Amino acid sequence: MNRVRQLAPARRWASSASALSSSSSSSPARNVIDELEARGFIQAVTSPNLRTHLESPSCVYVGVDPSASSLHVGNLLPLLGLLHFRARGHHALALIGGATGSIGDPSGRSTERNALSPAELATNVAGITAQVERFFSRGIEYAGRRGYDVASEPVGRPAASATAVLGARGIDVLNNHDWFRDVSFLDFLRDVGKYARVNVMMARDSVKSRLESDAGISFTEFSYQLLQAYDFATLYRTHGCRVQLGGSDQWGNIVAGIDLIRRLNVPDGAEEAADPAFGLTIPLLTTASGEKFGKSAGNAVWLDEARTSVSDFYQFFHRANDADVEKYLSVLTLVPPAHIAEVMAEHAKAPKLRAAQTLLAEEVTELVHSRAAVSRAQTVQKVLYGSDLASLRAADVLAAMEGDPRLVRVSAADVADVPVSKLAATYGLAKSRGDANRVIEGKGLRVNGAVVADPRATIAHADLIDGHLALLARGSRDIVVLYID
Ligand SMILES: N[C@@H](Cc1ccc(O)cc1)C(=O)O
Repeated sequence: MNRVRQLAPARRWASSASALSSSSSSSPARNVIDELEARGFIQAVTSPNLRTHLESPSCVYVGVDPSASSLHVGNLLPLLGLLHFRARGHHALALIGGATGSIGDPSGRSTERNALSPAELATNVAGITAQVERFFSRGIEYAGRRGYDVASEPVGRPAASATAVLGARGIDVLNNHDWFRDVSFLDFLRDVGKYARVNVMMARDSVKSRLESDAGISFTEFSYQLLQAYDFATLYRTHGCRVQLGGSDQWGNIVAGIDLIRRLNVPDGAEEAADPAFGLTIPLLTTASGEKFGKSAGNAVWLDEARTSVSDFYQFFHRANDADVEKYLSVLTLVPPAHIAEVMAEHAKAPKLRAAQTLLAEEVTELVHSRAAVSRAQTVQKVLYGSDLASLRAADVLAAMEGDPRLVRVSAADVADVPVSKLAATYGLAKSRGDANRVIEGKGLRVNGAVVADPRATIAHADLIDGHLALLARGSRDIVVLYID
Protein backbone atom coordinates (compact mmCIF):
# COMPACT_ATOMS: atom_id res chain seq x y z
CA MET A 1 0.00 0.00 0.00
CA ASN A 2 2.85 2.31 0.72
CA ARG A 3 3.69 3.34 -2.80
CA VAL A 4 6.25 5.95 -1.98
CA ARG A 5 9.91 5.60 -2.51
CA GLN A 6 11.87 4.02 0.32
CA LEU A 7 14.78 5.90 1.72
CA ALA A 8 17.72 4.68 3.66
CA PRO A 9 17.07 5.40 7.33
CA ALA A 10 18.50 8.68 8.42
CA ARG A 11 20.83 7.69 11.20
CA ARG A 12 23.82 9.92 10.82
CA TRP A 13 23.30 13.15 9.13
CA ALA A 14 26.14 15.45 9.89
CA SER A 15 27.50 15.45 6.34
CA SER A 16 26.31 18.42 4.34
CA ALA A 17 24.72 18.38 0.94
CA SER A 18 27.06 19.38 -1.82
CA ALA A 19 26.85 22.95 -2.97
CA LEU A 20 24.17 23.70 -5.53
CA SER A 21 26.24 26.40 -7.09
CA SER A 22 28.50 23.74 -8.55
CA SER A 23 25.72 22.58 -10.83
CA SER A 24 26.71 23.16 -14.42
CA SER A 25 23.24 22.65 -15.91
CA SER A 26 21.49 25.51 -17.63
CA SER A 27 19.19 27.72 -15.57
CA PRO A 28 15.44 27.71 -15.83
CA ALA A 29 14.13 30.25 -18.30
CA ARG A 30 12.77 32.67 -15.75
CA ASN A 31 13.33 32.92 -12.05
CA VAL A 32 10.38 31.20 -10.46
CA ILE A 33 10.44 33.79 -7.68
CA ASP A 34 9.50 36.55 -10.13
CA GLU A 35 6.65 34.47 -11.39
CA LEU A 36 5.40 33.57 -7.93
CA GLU A 37 5.65 37.18 -6.85
CA ALA A 38 3.72 38.39 -9.88
CA ARG A 39 0.99 35.90 -9.07
CA GLY A 40 0.71 36.92 -5.41
CA PHE A 41 2.10 33.66 -4.11
CA ILE A 42 4.65 35.02 -1.71
CA GLN A 43 3.91 35.95 1.86
CA ALA A 44 7.48 35.90 3.13
CA VAL A 45 10.89 34.46 2.39
CA THR A 46 13.50 33.64 4.99
CA SER A 47 16.33 35.29 3.06
CA PRO A 48 16.69 37.70 0.15
CA ASN A 49 19.32 35.32 -1.24
CA LEU A 50 16.64 32.86 -2.24
CA ARG A 51 16.30 34.49 -5.65
CA THR A 52 19.98 33.99 -6.43
CA HIS A 53 19.82 30.48 -5.11
CA LEU A 54 17.01 29.73 -7.55
CA GLU A 55 19.00 30.94 -10.54
CA SER A 56 20.35 27.39 -10.57
CA PRO A 57 18.21 24.28 -10.58
CA SER A 58 17.27 23.46 -7.05
CA CYS A 59 15.13 21.10 -5.05
CA VAL A 60 12.10 22.33 -3.15
CA TYR A 61 9.68 20.51 -0.87
CA VAL A 62 6.22 20.86 0.57
CA GLY A 63 4.78 18.63 3.27
CA VAL A 64 1.16 17.54 3.57
CA ASP A 65 -0.21 15.83 6.66
CA PRO A 66 -2.76 13.10 6.01
CA SER A 67 -5.50 14.45 8.26
CA ALA A 68 -8.23 13.16 5.90
CA SER A 69 -8.37 10.55 3.15
CA SER A 70 -8.58 13.22 0.47
CA LEU A 71 -7.09 16.62 -0.13
CA HIS A 72 -9.46 19.56 -0.44
CA VAL A 73 -9.24 22.73 -2.51
CA GLY A 74 -7.55 24.49 0.40
CA ASN A 75 -4.52 22.23 -0.18
CA LEU A 76 -4.23 23.34 -3.80
CA LEU A 77 -2.16 26.43 -3.15
CA PRO A 78 1.04 24.78 -1.87
CA LEU A 79 0.70 22.08 -4.52
CA LEU A 80 0.41 24.71 -7.24
CA GLY A 81 3.38 26.49 -5.73
CA LEU A 82 5.37 23.29 -6.08
CA LEU A 83 4.11 22.84 -9.63
CA HIS A 84 5.48 26.29 -10.52
CA PHE A 85 8.91 25.21 -9.35
CA ARG A 86 8.70 22.01 -11.37
CA ALA A 87 7.44 23.89 -14.42
CA ARG A 88 10.49 26.17 -14.19
CA GLY A 89 12.94 23.29 -14.17
CA HIS A 90 13.41 22.73 -10.46
CA HIS A 91 13.03 19.43 -8.71
CA ALA A 92 9.95 19.14 -6.54
CA LEU A 93 9.35 16.87 -3.56
CA ALA A 94 5.95 16.35 -2.04
CA LEU A 95 6.26 14.88 1.42
CA ILE A 96 3.36 12.96 2.90
CA GLY A 97 3.41 13.16 6.67
CA GLY A 98 2.88 9.53 7.57
CA ALA A 99 4.80 10.22 10.79
CA THR A 100 3.88 13.85 11.48
CA GLY A 101 0.24 13.06 10.71
CA SER A 102 0.11 10.86 13.79
CA ILE A 103 1.24 13.79 15.96
CA GLY A 104 -0.70 16.76 14.59
CA ASP A 105 0.61 20.21 13.77
CA PRO A 106 -0.52 22.82 16.32
CA SER A 107 0.12 25.61 13.77
CA GLY A 108 -2.94 27.67 13.06
CA ARG A 109 -5.07 25.67 15.50
CA SER A 110 -6.48 26.77 18.79
CA THR A 111 -7.18 23.30 20.15
CA GLU A 112 -5.46 19.95 20.36
CA ARG A 113 -6.20 17.49 17.56
CA ASN A 114 -7.86 14.15 18.09
CA ALA A 115 -5.32 11.50 17.33
CA LEU A 116 -6.06 9.35 14.29
CA SER A 117 -6.16 5.60 14.78
CA PRO A 118 -3.39 3.70 12.96
CA ALA A 119 -6.00 2.31 10.56
CA GLU A 120 -7.37 5.77 9.74
CA LEU A 121 -3.88 7.08 9.29
CA ALA A 122 -2.99 4.26 6.89
CA THR A 123 -6.13 4.90 4.83
CA ASN A 124 -5.41 8.60 4.72
CA VAL A 125 -1.78 8.13 3.75
CA ALA A 126 -2.76 5.79 0.91
CA GLY A 127 -5.51 8.13 -0.32
CA ILE A 128 -3.42 11.28 -0.19
CA THR A 129 -0.31 9.71 -1.66
CA ALA A 130 -2.26 8.50 -4.69
CA GLN A 131 -3.92 11.89 -5.02
CA VAL A 132 -0.69 13.85 -4.84
CA GLU A 133 0.85 11.53 -7.44
CA ARG A 134 -2.15 12.09 -9.68
CA PHE A 135 -2.12 15.83 -9.08
CA PHE A 136 1.45 16.07 -10.32
CA SER A 137 1.11 13.80 -13.32
CA ARG A 138 -1.93 15.79 -14.44
CA GLY A 139 -0.31 19.04 -13.35
CA ILE A 140 2.80 18.46 -15.45
CA GLU A 141 0.67 17.73 -18.51
CA TYR A 142 -1.47 20.76 -17.80
CA ALA A 143 1.64 22.95 -17.46
CA GLY A 144 2.80 21.60 -20.82
CA ARG A 145 -0.50 22.65 -22.39
CA ARG A 146 -0.09 26.12 -20.88
CA GLY A 147 3.26 26.66 -22.57
CA TYR A 148 5.77 25.46 -20.00
CA ASP A 149 8.64 23.30 -21.08
CA VAL A 150 7.97 20.26 -18.97
CA ALA A 151 8.74 17.51 -21.46
CA SER A 152 12.35 17.18 -20.48
CA GLU A 153 13.18 16.11 -16.98
CA PRO A 154 14.28 18.96 -14.75
CA VAL A 155 17.90 19.83 -14.97
CA GLY A 156 17.84 19.91 -11.18
CA ARG A 157 20.42 17.44 -9.97
CA PRO A 158 21.16 19.30 -6.80
CA ALA A 159 23.45 17.00 -4.90
CA ALA A 160 25.75 14.41 -6.37
CA SER A 161 24.48 11.89 -3.84
CA ALA A 162 20.92 12.69 -4.76
CA THR A 163 21.14 11.61 -8.38
CA ALA A 164 20.20 8.12 -7.40
CA VAL A 165 17.04 9.07 -5.59
CA LEU A 166 15.62 11.96 -7.58
CA GLY A 167 13.14 10.59 -10.07
CA ALA A 168 13.16 11.45 -13.73
CA ARG A 169 9.74 13.10 -13.69
CA GLY A 170 11.13 15.90 -11.59
CA ILE A 171 8.53 15.24 -8.92
CA ASP A 172 8.91 12.77 -6.10
CA VAL A 173 6.43 11.80 -3.47
CA LEU A 174 7.96 10.64 -0.20
CA ASN A 175 6.64 9.64 3.20
CA ASN A 176 8.40 10.84 6.34
CA HIS A 177 7.47 7.65 8.14
CA ASP A 178 10.18 6.05 6.00
CA TRP A 179 12.84 7.77 8.04
CA PHE A 180 11.06 8.27 11.34
CA ARG A 181 10.28 4.61 11.85
CA ASP A 182 13.97 3.89 12.40
CA VAL A 183 14.64 6.75 14.77
CA SER A 184 14.27 5.83 18.41
CA PHE A 185 13.12 8.27 21.04
CA LEU A 186 16.59 8.25 22.58
CA ASP A 187 18.24 8.87 19.20
CA PHE A 188 15.90 11.75 18.61
CA LEU A 189 16.48 13.42 21.97
CA ARG A 190 20.20 12.99 21.63
CA ASP A 191 20.64 13.98 17.98
CA VAL A 192 17.89 16.53 17.49
CA GLY A 193 16.61 17.64 20.87
CA LYS A 194 20.12 18.62 21.89
CA TYR A 195 20.11 21.35 19.27
CA ALA A 196 16.66 22.69 20.04
CA ARG A 197 16.21 25.53 22.48
CA VAL A 198 13.01 25.26 24.46
CA ASN A 199 12.68 29.02 24.85
CA VAL A 200 12.85 29.42 21.09
CA MET A 201 10.33 26.64 20.58
CA MET A 202 7.98 28.26 23.08
CA ALA A 203 8.17 31.58 21.29
CA ARG A 204 6.78 30.18 18.02
CA ASP A 205 3.30 31.50 17.25
CA SER A 206 1.81 28.02 17.11
CA VAL A 207 2.95 27.29 20.65
CA LYS A 208 2.71 30.75 22.21
CA SER A 209 -0.98 31.14 21.49
CA ARG A 210 -1.71 27.74 22.97
CA LEU A 211 0.36 28.35 26.07
CA GLU A 212 -1.90 31.26 26.83
CA SER A 213 -5.01 29.10 26.65
CA ASP A 214 -6.35 27.16 29.65
CA ALA A 215 -5.92 23.82 27.95
CA GLY A 216 -2.27 24.52 27.18
CA ILE A 217 -0.49 22.31 24.71
CA SER A 218 0.55 18.69 24.95
CA PHE A 219 4.18 17.73 24.84
CA THR A 220 3.30 15.80 21.70
CA GLU A 221 2.11 18.79 19.70
CA PHE A 222 4.79 20.97 21.24
CA SER A 223 7.36 18.62 19.71
CA TYR A 224 5.83 18.77 16.25
CA GLN A 225 8.11 21.56 15.06
CA LEU A 226 11.14 19.36 15.72
CA LEU A 227 9.71 16.59 13.58
CA GLN A 228 9.22 18.94 10.66
CA ALA A 229 12.68 20.39 11.29
CA TYR A 230 14.11 16.88 11.15
CA ASP A 231 12.33 16.29 7.83
CA PHE A 232 13.94 19.35 6.32
CA ALA A 233 17.35 18.32 7.64
CA THR A 234 16.83 14.80 6.27
CA LEU A 235 15.80 16.00 2.80
CA TYR A 236 18.73 18.40 2.86
CA ARG A 237 21.05 15.51 3.47
CA THR A 238 19.47 12.86 1.26
CA HIS A 239 18.21 14.99 -1.62
CA GLY A 240 20.17 18.19 -1.37
CA CYS A 241 16.83 19.88 -0.79
CA ARG A 242 17.40 23.43 0.39
CA VAL A 243 14.02 25.08 -0.04
CA GLN A 244 10.78 24.45 1.80
CA LEU A 245 7.47 25.92 0.76
CA GLY A 246 4.42 26.10 2.99
CA GLY A 247 1.32 28.01 4.02
CA SER A 248 1.82 31.12 6.11
CA ASP A 249 1.15 29.14 9.30
CA GLN A 250 4.19 26.98 8.51
CA TRP A 251 6.73 29.77 9.03
CA GLY A 252 7.81 28.64 12.50
CA ASN A 253 8.22 25.01 11.48
CA ILE A 254 10.22 25.96 8.40
CA VAL A 255 12.50 28.26 10.36
CA ALA A 256 12.98 25.48 12.93
CA GLY A 257 14.24 23.30 10.07
CA ILE A 258 16.65 25.91 8.81
CA ASP A 259 18.00 26.38 12.35
CA LEU A 260 18.53 22.67 12.71
CA ILE A 261 20.25 22.39 9.33
CA ARG A 262 22.54 25.22 10.33
CA ARG A 263 23.43 23.70 13.68
CA LEU A 264 24.11 20.34 12.12
CA ASN A 265 26.08 21.60 9.18
CA VAL A 266 27.81 24.79 10.16
CA PRO A 267 30.65 23.97 12.56
CA ASP A 268 30.55 25.76 15.91
CA GLY A 269 32.12 29.16 15.80
CA ALA A 270 32.33 29.24 12.00
CA GLU A 271 31.06 32.33 10.21
CA GLU A 272 27.76 31.70 8.55
CA ALA A 273 28.88 32.31 5.03
CA ALA A 274 25.59 31.70 3.27
CA ASP A 275 22.10 30.50 3.98
CA PRO A 276 22.21 26.74 4.31
CA ALA A 277 18.53 26.51 3.43
CA PHE A 278 15.54 28.69 2.63
CA GLY A 279 11.85 28.95 3.38
CA LEU A 280 9.06 30.56 1.45
CA THR A 281 5.51 30.97 2.70
CA ILE A 282 2.30 31.47 0.76
CA PRO A 283 -0.43 33.81 2.00
CA LEU A 284 -3.60 32.32 3.37
CA LEU A 285 -6.22 32.39 0.64
CA THR A 286 -9.38 34.11 1.80
CA THR A 287 -12.55 35.30 0.16
CA ALA A 288 -13.20 39.02 -0.23
CA SER A 289 -15.49 38.79 2.79
CA GLY A 290 -12.63 37.43 4.88
CA GLU A 291 -13.59 33.76 5.07
CA LYS A 292 -11.12 30.97 4.58
CA PHE A 293 -11.16 29.79 0.99
CA GLY A 294 -12.39 26.29 0.21
CA LYS A 295 -15.71 25.75 1.92
CA SER A 296 -19.01 25.42 0.18
CA ALA A 297 -21.94 25.90 2.56
CA GLY A 298 -19.64 24.97 5.43
CA ASN A 299 -18.38 21.79 3.74
CA ALA A 300 -14.92 21.21 2.37
CA VAL A 301 -14.65 20.88 -1.40
CA TRP A 302 -12.63 17.70 -1.88
CA LEU A 303 -10.36 16.74 -4.74
CA ASP A 304 -11.65 13.18 -4.53
CA GLU A 305 -14.44 12.81 -7.02
CA ALA A 306 -16.17 10.27 -4.81
CA ARG A 307 -16.52 12.95 -2.13
CA THR A 308 -17.18 16.03 -4.27
CA SER A 309 -18.56 15.30 -7.71
CA VAL A 310 -16.81 16.83 -10.67
CA SER A 311 -19.80 19.01 -11.33
CA ASP A 312 -19.98 20.29 -7.73
CA PHE A 313 -16.26 20.96 -7.94
CA TYR A 314 -16.73 22.94 -11.14
CA GLN A 315 -19.74 24.81 -9.72
CA PHE A 316 -17.77 25.80 -6.63
CA PHE A 317 -15.31 27.74 -8.79
CA HIS A 318 -18.00 28.96 -11.15
CA ARG A 319 -19.75 30.56 -8.17
CA ALA A 320 -16.64 32.51 -7.08
CA ASN A 321 -17.35 36.14 -6.28
CA ASP A 322 -16.37 38.83 -8.76
CA ALA A 323 -14.11 40.25 -6.08
CA ASP A 324 -12.19 36.99 -5.72
CA VAL A 325 -11.98 35.58 -9.19
CA GLU A 326 -8.86 37.38 -10.41
CA LYS A 327 -6.88 36.31 -7.36
CA TYR A 328 -8.05 32.73 -7.76
CA LEU A 329 -7.08 32.71 -11.44
CA SER A 330 -3.61 33.88 -10.42
CA VAL A 331 -2.92 31.31 -7.76
CA LEU A 332 -5.00 28.30 -8.77
CA THR A 333 -4.32 28.12 -12.51
CA LEU A 334 -1.37 28.48 -14.87
CA VAL A 335 -3.18 30.95 -17.13
CA PRO A 336 -0.56 33.59 -18.03
CA PRO A 337 -1.01 36.90 -16.17
CA ALA A 338 -1.46 38.81 -19.45
CA HIS A 339 -4.34 36.56 -20.40
CA ILE A 340 -5.88 36.90 -16.94
CA ALA A 341 -5.77 40.66 -17.40
CA GLU A 342 -7.57 40.38 -20.74
CA VAL A 343 -10.25 38.13 -19.35
CA MET A 344 -10.76 40.44 -16.40
CA ALA A 345 -11.20 43.40 -18.76
CA GLU A 346 -13.78 41.44 -20.72
CA HIS A 347 -15.41 40.34 -17.48
CA ALA A 348 -15.66 43.92 -16.21
CA LYS A 349 -17.79 44.83 -19.24
CA ALA A 350 -20.34 42.11 -18.59
CA PRO A 351 -19.88 40.51 -15.16
CA LYS A 352 -23.19 38.64 -15.51
CA LEU A 353 -21.71 36.43 -18.22
CA ARG A 354 -19.21 35.14 -15.66
CA ALA A 355 -16.45 34.80 -18.26
CA ALA A 356 -13.76 34.94 -15.57
CA GLN A 357 -15.51 32.38 -13.35
CA THR A 358 -16.00 30.09 -16.34
CA LEU A 359 -12.30 30.22 -17.15
CA LEU A 360 -11.44 29.60 -13.49
CA ALA A 361 -13.77 26.61 -13.23
CA GLU A 362 -12.53 25.18 -16.51
CA GLU A 363 -8.87 25.53 -15.63
CA VAL A 364 -9.00 24.16 -12.09
CA THR A 365 -11.26 21.29 -13.14
CA GLU A 366 -8.93 20.43 -16.00
CA LEU A 367 -5.90 20.57 -13.70
CA VAL A 368 -7.40 18.46 -10.92
CA HIS A 369 -9.68 16.15 -12.89
CA SER A 370 -9.25 16.19 -16.67
CA ARG A 371 -10.39 17.92 -19.82
CA ALA A 372 -13.14 15.33 -20.22
CA ALA A 373 -14.30 16.21 -16.71
CA VAL A 374 -14.69 19.85 -17.76
CA SER A 375 -17.11 18.93 -20.52
CA ARG A 376 -19.03 16.62 -18.21
CA ALA A 377 -19.28 19.39 -15.63
CA GLN A 378 -20.43 21.84 -18.28
CA THR A 379 -23.14 19.46 -19.43
CA VAL A 380 -24.44 19.24 -15.87
CA GLN A 381 -24.17 23.02 -15.58
CA LYS A 382 -26.42 23.49 -18.63
CA VAL A 383 -28.92 21.06 -17.17
CA LEU A 384 -28.94 22.76 -13.77
CA TYR A 385 -29.12 26.30 -15.06
CA GLY A 386 -31.39 25.51 -17.98
CA SER A 387 -29.03 27.23 -20.36
CA ASP A 388 -28.58 26.28 -23.98
CA LEU A 389 -30.71 23.19 -23.42
CA ALA A 390 -31.29 22.54 -27.12
CA SER A 391 -27.58 21.81 -27.56
CA LEU A 392 -27.61 18.96 -25.02
CA ARG A 393 -26.96 15.42 -26.24
CA ALA A 394 -28.85 12.75 -24.35
CA ALA A 395 -25.85 10.42 -24.24
CA ASP A 396 -23.65 13.16 -22.76
CA VAL A 397 -26.21 13.86 -20.06
CA LEU A 398 -26.42 10.18 -19.20
CA ALA A 399 -22.63 9.98 -18.90
CA ALA A 400 -22.21 13.26 -17.05
CA MET A 401 -24.95 12.58 -14.50
CA GLU A 402 -24.22 8.92 -13.92
CA GLY A 403 -24.94 8.13 -10.28
CA ASP A 404 -26.65 11.48 -9.72
CA PRO A 405 -30.01 10.88 -8.03
CA ARG A 406 -31.50 13.70 -10.09
CA LEU A 407 -31.20 11.58 -13.21
CA VAL A 408 -34.04 9.07 -13.58
CA ARG A 409 -34.36 6.58 -16.42
CA VAL A 410 -37.95 5.81 -17.35
CA SER A 411 -39.75 4.09 -20.18
CA ALA A 412 -41.92 5.91 -22.71
CA ALA A 413 -44.97 4.30 -21.12
CA ASP A 414 -44.10 5.88 -17.74
CA VAL A 415 -44.51 9.30 -19.27
CA ALA A 416 -46.95 9.00 -22.16
CA ASP A 417 -50.25 10.74 -21.46
CA VAL A 418 -49.30 11.37 -17.82
CA PRO A 419 -50.20 14.91 -16.70
CA VAL A 420 -47.15 16.94 -15.83
CA SER A 421 -48.46 17.67 -12.32
CA LYS A 422 -48.43 13.94 -11.67
CA LEU A 423 -44.90 13.58 -13.04
CA ALA A 424 -43.74 16.39 -10.78
CA ALA A 425 -45.21 14.64 -7.75
CA THR A 426 -43.97 11.16 -8.75
CA TYR A 427 -40.39 12.27 -9.29
CA GLY A 428 -40.10 14.30 -6.14
CA LEU A 429 -40.45 17.88 -7.34
CA ALA A 430 -43.68 18.33 -5.40
CA LYS A 431 -45.04 16.76 -2.24
CA SER A 432 -48.36 15.87 -3.88
CA ARG A 433 -50.36 16.58 -7.01
CA GLY A 434 -52.10 19.39 -5.16
CA ASP A 435 -48.74 20.91 -4.34
CA ALA A 436 -47.70 20.46 -7.98
CA ASN A 437 -50.85 22.22 -9.17
CA ARG A 438 -50.12 25.18 -6.91
CA VAL A 439 -46.55 25.39 -8.18
CA ILE A 440 -47.79 25.31 -11.78
CA GLU A 441 -50.38 27.97 -11.05
CA GLY A 442 -47.60 30.16 -9.72
CA LYS A 443 -45.65 29.56 -12.96
CA GLY A 444 -43.02 27.76 -10.94
CA LEU A 445 -42.58 24.62 -13.03
CA ARG A 446 -40.70 24.33 -16.29
CA VAL A 447 -40.27 21.46 -18.69
CA ASN A 448 -37.22 21.76 -20.91
CA GLY A 449 -37.06 25.43 -20.14
CA ALA A 450 -40.68 26.27 -20.98
CA VAL A 451 -43.02 27.34 -18.20
CA VAL A 452 -45.89 24.87 -17.76
CA ALA A 453 -49.23 26.66 -17.95
CA ASP A 454 -51.65 23.78 -17.59
CA PRO A 455 -51.25 21.08 -14.91
CA ARG A 456 -52.96 18.57 -17.20
CA ALA A 457 -50.47 19.10 -20.01
CA THR A 458 -48.53 16.01 -21.05
CA ILE A 459 -45.06 15.63 -22.49
CA ALA A 460 -45.08 14.73 -26.15
CA HIS A 461 -42.19 13.06 -27.90
CA ALA A 462 -41.65 16.25 -29.87
CA ASP A 463 -41.00 18.13 -26.63
CA LEU A 464 -38.02 15.97 -25.71
CA ILE A 465 -34.45 17.19 -26.07
CA ASP A 466 -32.46 14.99 -28.41
CA GLY A 467 -35.38 12.59 -28.48
CA HIS A 468 -34.87 11.42 -24.89
CA LEU A 469 -34.68 14.15 -22.30
CA ALA A 470 -37.33 15.89 -20.24
CA LEU A 471 -35.90 18.31 -17.69
CA LEU A 472 -38.40 19.18 -15.01
CA ALA A 473 -37.41 22.19 -12.95
CA ARG A 474 -39.12 23.70 -9.95
CA GLY A 475 -37.87 27.21 -9.28
CA SER A 476 -34.19 27.68 -9.79
CA ARG A 477 -32.92 24.87 -7.59
CA ASP A 478 -34.86 21.63 -7.81
CA ILE A 479 -34.50 19.61 -10.93
CA VAL A 480 -35.23 16.14 -12.21
CA VAL A 481 -33.89 14.86 -15.48
CA LEU A 482 -36.04 12.18 -17.04
CA TYR A 483 -34.20 10.08 -19.58
CA ILE A 484 -36.92 8.40 -21.59
CA ASP A 485 -35.75 5.22 -23.31
N1 LIG B 1 3.00 20.73 9.08
C1 LIG B 1 2.50 20.77 7.73
C2 LIG B 1 2.70 19.49 6.98
C3 LIG B 1 4.15 19.08 6.91
C4 LIG B 1 4.56 17.87 7.42
C5 LIG B 1 5.90 17.49 7.39
C6 LIG B 1 6.82 18.35 6.81
O1 LIG B 1 8.12 18.00 6.77
C7 LIG B 1 6.43 19.56 6.27
C8 LIG B 1 5.09 19.92 6.34
C9 LIG B 1 1.01 21.13 7.78
O2 LIG B 1 0.36 20.87 8.74
O3 LIG B 1 0.51 21.64 6.82
